[in-house]
Amino acid sequence: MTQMTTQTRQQRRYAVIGTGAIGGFYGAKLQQAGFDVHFLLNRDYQWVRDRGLVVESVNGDFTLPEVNAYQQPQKMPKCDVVIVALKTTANYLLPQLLPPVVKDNGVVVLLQNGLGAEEEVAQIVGSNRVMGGLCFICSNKIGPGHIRHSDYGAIELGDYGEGYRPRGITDRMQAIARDFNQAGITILDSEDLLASRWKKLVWNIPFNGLSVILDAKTDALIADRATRCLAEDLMQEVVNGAAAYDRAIAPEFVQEMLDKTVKMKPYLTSMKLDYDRRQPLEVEAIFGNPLKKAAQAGVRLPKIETLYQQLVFLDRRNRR
Ligand SMILES: NC(=O)C1=CN([C@@H]2O[C@H](COP(=O)(O)OP(=O)(O)OC[C@H]3O[C@@H](n4cnc5c(N)ncnc54)[C@H](OP(=O)(O)O)[C@@H]3O)[C@@H](O)[C@H]2O)C=CC1
Ligand SMILES: CC(C)(CO)C(=O)C(=O)O
Repeated sequence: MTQMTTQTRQQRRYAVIGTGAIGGFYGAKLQQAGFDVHFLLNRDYQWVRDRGLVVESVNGDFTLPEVNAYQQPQKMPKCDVVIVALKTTANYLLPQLLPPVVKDNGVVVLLQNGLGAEEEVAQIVGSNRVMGGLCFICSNKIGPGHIRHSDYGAIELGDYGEGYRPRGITDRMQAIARDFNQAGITILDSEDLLASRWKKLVWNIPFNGLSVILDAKTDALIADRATRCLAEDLMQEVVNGAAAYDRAIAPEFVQEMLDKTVKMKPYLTSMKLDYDRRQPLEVEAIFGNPLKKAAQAGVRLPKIETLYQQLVFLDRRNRR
């Protein structure tokens, strides 16, 4: 593993709320590139404070022997950009975690899967201080302060407008994109965050859900004719949900996601990893909220509903 020295630039100051697979990886990349980054930790606090972060990455391993580690948000400096990389199941903590850390003119960037979290955060910090990012990455925290990045890495970044009205490409999005680019992370612009969130669900709903219910990796799910067909039906329902909000997802996109899964290294989805570790599943963000949104627009998504009901059962039983 190579050790990188860091040099702090006088630029935007970053906070990372939730230093796991996603927060640990992107936060470490930003610090490695010289940005001033402050990490909020939970169980790994003492370890990371004493030993820093280790990143094993397909693009090159590195360690950060010293990071700004905190256990309480009140001890953190106010930051320009606050990256939320908790599991959505911990978002109920955000009313306590965010206010001490976000500058008055700062912005919260939610790097999480699912739908609806921006609306919740807008209630806390105001709708003009929220952005969302969809992470196209395979990353995992394999030990305290130890992240393994095994594939992909881009983020699709979109600005949030009240009620998910499309914001187009804003200056602050571009500024953050420049920082991430400098850190070697590809940023894809989203002009319409709601459309991007529905599109990401085209993959997450079938594969996160089925991997848990059927106890299978992506390669097995895509190789079998029955499960591939089920995945395609579920994808089509996501397309119908998006259409209820006038977000058209092209039929070729479904095919593209199926082809991508064929080519992917066999992958244990993050929901399956959580299930195996008996951690709470992101059932509401990834399934419950899209179902609610679709229902509000008068659309039922019956196969997704079936998946949701089974996941709720498994999640409850798993944690008993
Ligand atoms: N991993 C991946 O490849 C991908 C993940 N995503 C999405 O990204 C989001 C983050 O997932 P991921 O990084 O995998 O999850 P992780 O579980 O790896 O990271 C979440 C981190 O939040 C920390 N945390 C929990 N509670 C607190 C608290 N009160 N204060 C401070 N930190 C806390 C956890 O620490 P502790 O364990 O000590 O409690 C953990 O390190 C999810 O929405 C996921 O669906 C999207 C695409 C790919
Ligand atoms: C599709 C994948 C696995 C990687 O891009 C992902 O984004 C996820 O796990 O949510």
